Amino acid sequence: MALAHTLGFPRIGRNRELKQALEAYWQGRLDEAGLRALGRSLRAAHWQTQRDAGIELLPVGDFAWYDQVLAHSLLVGAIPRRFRPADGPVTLDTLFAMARGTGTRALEMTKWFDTNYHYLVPEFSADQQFRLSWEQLFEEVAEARQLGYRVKPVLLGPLTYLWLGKARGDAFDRLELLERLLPVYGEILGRLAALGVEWVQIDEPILVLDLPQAWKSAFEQAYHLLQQAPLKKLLATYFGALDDNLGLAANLPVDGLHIDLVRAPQQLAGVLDRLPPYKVLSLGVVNGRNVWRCDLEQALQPLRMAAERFAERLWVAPSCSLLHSPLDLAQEDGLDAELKGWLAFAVQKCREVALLARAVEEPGAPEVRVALAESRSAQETRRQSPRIHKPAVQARLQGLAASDWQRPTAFSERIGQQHAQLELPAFPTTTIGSFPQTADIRQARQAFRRGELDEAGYRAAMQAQIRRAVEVQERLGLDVLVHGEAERNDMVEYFAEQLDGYAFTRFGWVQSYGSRCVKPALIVGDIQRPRPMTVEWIRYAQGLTGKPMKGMLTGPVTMLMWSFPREDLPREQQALQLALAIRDEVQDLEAAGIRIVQIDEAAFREGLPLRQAERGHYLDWAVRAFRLCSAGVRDETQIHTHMCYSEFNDLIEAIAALDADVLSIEASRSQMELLEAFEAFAYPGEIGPGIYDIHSPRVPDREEMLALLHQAAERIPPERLWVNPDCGLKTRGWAETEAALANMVAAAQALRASRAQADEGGA
Ligand SMILES: Nc1nc2c(c(=O)[nH]1)N[C@@H](CNc1ccc(C(=O)N[C@@H](CCC(=O)N[C@@H](CCC(=O)N[C@@H](CCC(=O)O)C(=O)O)C(=O)O)C(=O)O)cc1)CN2
Ligand code: MET
Ligand SMILES: [Zn+2]
Repeated sequence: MALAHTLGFPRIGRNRELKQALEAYWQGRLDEAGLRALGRSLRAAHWQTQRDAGIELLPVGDFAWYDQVLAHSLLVGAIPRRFRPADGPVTLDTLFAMARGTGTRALEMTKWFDTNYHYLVPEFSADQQFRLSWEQLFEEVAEARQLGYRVKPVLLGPLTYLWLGKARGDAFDRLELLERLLPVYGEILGRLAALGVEWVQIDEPILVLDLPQAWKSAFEQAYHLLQQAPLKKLLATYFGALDDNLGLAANLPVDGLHIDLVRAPQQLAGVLDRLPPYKVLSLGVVNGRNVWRCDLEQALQPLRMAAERFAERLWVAPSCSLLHSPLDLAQEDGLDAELKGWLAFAVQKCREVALLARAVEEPGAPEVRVALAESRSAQETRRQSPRIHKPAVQARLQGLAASDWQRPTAFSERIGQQHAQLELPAFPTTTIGSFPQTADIRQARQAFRRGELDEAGYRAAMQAQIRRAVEVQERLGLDVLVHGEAERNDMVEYFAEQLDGYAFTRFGWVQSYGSRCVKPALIVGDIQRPRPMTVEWIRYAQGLTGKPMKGMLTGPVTMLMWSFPREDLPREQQALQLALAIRDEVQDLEAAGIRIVQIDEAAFREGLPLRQAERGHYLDWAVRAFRLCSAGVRDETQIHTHMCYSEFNDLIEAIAALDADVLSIEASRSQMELLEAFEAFAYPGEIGPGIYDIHSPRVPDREEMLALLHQAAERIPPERLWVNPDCGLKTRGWAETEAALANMVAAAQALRASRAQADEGGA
């Protein structure tokens, strides 16, 4: 009997109850007991939902208060000293301090592989010790068993955990910590076994990466040591193919292997060849990363092939944790029947998994035959639908010329023209685009959506927000202004709503980090821009000030990466269609007198394939898509772009190839380390390394930001250095925003003064 299981389930709840509760707790509106009770009820509901959908072995350990990697750091006691000054007890507030930096600098946060989920980067010191320090996993296992569920704890594997972490202080190789870490894993596995656990899932997604030899060897040592633990281990890999790590993964002394056949269907033959037949083989055949209904016939093929060899040791699963998928399609009341028939969210995916497991056993069962017929007809209607294929869009892409990708003049020449017309001071100050999305902004939008506020009323309310943002920026003395993005629910969804070819859900939320969620739009068909999207707002904002107002757009790669993409057209084609729409917007902004246009590519790195061999192709089309947006402007029009993450080493060349005039990046949590790459490569453009961590409510003071600026000025020629925060300010409150920006402007002024003095001194 093929067994139906999942690797993890969304934890936010149907109506984002976890988000509401967390924010209430942080604001002191909910106490710890209330928060914990909410967590218990969410877990119970999610186990029951999965079991009702036919899942036989349920995940536990997939719930996290903020992030599962952070929970793991607590579990193994990797808690930097600044969060535990007196070596006191580890509490929920320790966890939130590490996540949010209340009182001290938070842990770094970065993207989980190539997803829009963010984890907190484990921080290791050279004298790092590990000790079991957090009971959550064991409590939740007990809780599930008490409720009568058959569960499989999910544990981040030791190698992936170390890989995701960062060595702090004296440079040392974090792999050296493995020896100290493994005894804690032994202890964890022992405790789980004592709780009556039969199977544990150990996630080692780094097995789909290009790994250094030392790490490969470490896998063998580690799992050899963990072999003694008295329970069965399923080694889980996802987000790609094992490729050169296949032999290693297949032969580790564990009891089963999960592979992702959605991202890497081609790996099945090799795995069938090399996985010892006494092991369990779990096949991830239902896409955990997208919302399209599974093509059941196609998914059945590998299952049938594997069933011959693995028989009752074959398991069926989604490709990865369903964390990345919205919860339940049944909640959607605004989708037309045809589109709804093409979709599946987490609950539906569980049913697909259960059905597939059943279909392997009994292909002729009536419910199997019905499901297969439904699946076939959904695939068929989608292939033929006129809402998908638009000949005019395809023709425009065919007709592009080389000049459409290339600005007419080189950066070194056009930058002078830009300086002459913008007349900015040295170290110009700016922000990344958004200002606080306050409750009254959200309420006005909600009232507008419900018809309680008319369009004129909504516009007036948003214009009032823009006036406020402009006023604040002028008062604080910023040099390049933004309108604040009040009218945008989300930087991707807002544009998607104005483009043909997209569809939207009402409840399709997915966790992005902590309490923050996104509701990715669905790319259903070819993309077209029926009319200008931002021009009226930006024109209004520019009319309020004599300083340059940045036009603010989201770039094609980011639009693609933060939407649910089509599966019937290569990513590249979808990005280029989006680029054409954005290009028209850029030109409309320029025609409206806007002198600076920022095209955010926050997800540029996220799109980068995990394997080196596939990166060249991606970077080629991603760069082309950006250039298609931006290359049509005059020399004097300054193109900015923004990327909010801090790993640039492997794509600095591509970033230079974007040929943007100014680039703002996240840098504050990593202490400007990332600028080494820009220096080493002699990056030509202007750069604004973020000096203020906007993910934390803490207000950095002038000295702290000035110190970061001095560090930056050692690596970036001063005439090319901008001063700005890490990212947009939409998640912050006004009070902290104003205080921090005042300090930021003061830091820029101090830097200008000290440079002027140095220049005089030198003369
Ligand atoms: N798509 C995307 N990915 C991204 C980012 C991003 O900005 N967008 N930024 C980076 C960090 N990730 C982030 C992800 C989300 C948020 C964020 O602020 N999300 C908001 C939701 C934004 C939104 O869509 N807001 C809607 C309101 C949705 C809502 O809550 N409505 C309420 C009603 C309104 C109310 O009373 O508040 C409801 O439906 O119940 C709007 O403004 O219109 C949140 O979780 O709170 C921030 C950063 C990386 N990835
Ligand atoms: C996640 S990148 C955000 C860029 C956007 N312009 C903002 O300021 O919010
Ligand atoms: Zn950003």
